Amino acid sequence: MGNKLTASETALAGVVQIRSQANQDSRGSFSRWFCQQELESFLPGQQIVQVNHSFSRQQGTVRGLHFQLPPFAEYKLVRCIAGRVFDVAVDLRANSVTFLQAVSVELSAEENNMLLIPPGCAHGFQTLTADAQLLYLHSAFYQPQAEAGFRFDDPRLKIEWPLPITSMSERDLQLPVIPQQFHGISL
Ligand SMILES: Cc1cn([C@H]2C[C@H](O)[C@@H](COP(=O)(O)OP(=O)(O)O[C@H]3O[C@@H](C)C(=O)[C@@H](O)[C@H]3O)O2)c(=O)[nH]c1=O
Repeated sequence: MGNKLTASETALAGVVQIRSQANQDSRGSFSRWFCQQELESFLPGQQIVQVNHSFSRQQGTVRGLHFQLPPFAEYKLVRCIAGRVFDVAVDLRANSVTFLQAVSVELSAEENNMLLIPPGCAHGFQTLTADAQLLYLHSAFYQPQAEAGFRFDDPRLKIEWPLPITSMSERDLQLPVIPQQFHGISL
């Protein structure tokens, strides 16, 4: 099979950066994007059941912070297939030692890297270039009734978005801040 994917842990348990080793030759390159066997330890017993794509026109666009609630909480494997993004995962897991901490990773088509975001973590990103595209692999189906989110600028999260915000959805602008009495998502 040959291992083609290398994983590095982040400060949040289960939030893992995955890099893909491309085979280069005179024609260009070939690279593995997903392998159930290689990633089994990070996605235990999971199947990828949906693939989504987003295109963001403007540099500085922010989407997030989004997650699905149990029983539809999901693993998300996020990859930037055009341009560059500042990608963020936020730990919302009850009893996690890193509860309400955020990590960020720059994802780009050039770097060929991905971020794995496990159940109980929220995801968001800001585009660092115009015309950025993201590809998502999901372990659960989209369930509008289980969709949830928090404000990208929640004061407790202290996320330092690198650019001025140029574009956001109405829905994201109306997301709540994390309530003081929020004790986290129990999975
Ligand atoms: C997420 C999603 C949305 N939709 C619909 C709902 C809506 O009418 C339209 C656009 O959806 P949104 O505005 O939620 O798109 P967007 O704000 O880009 O949502 C995405 O944000 C990032 C941060 C994530 O992590 C993704 O999982 C997803 O939540 O597409 C689906 O049909 N399937 C899906 O899986």
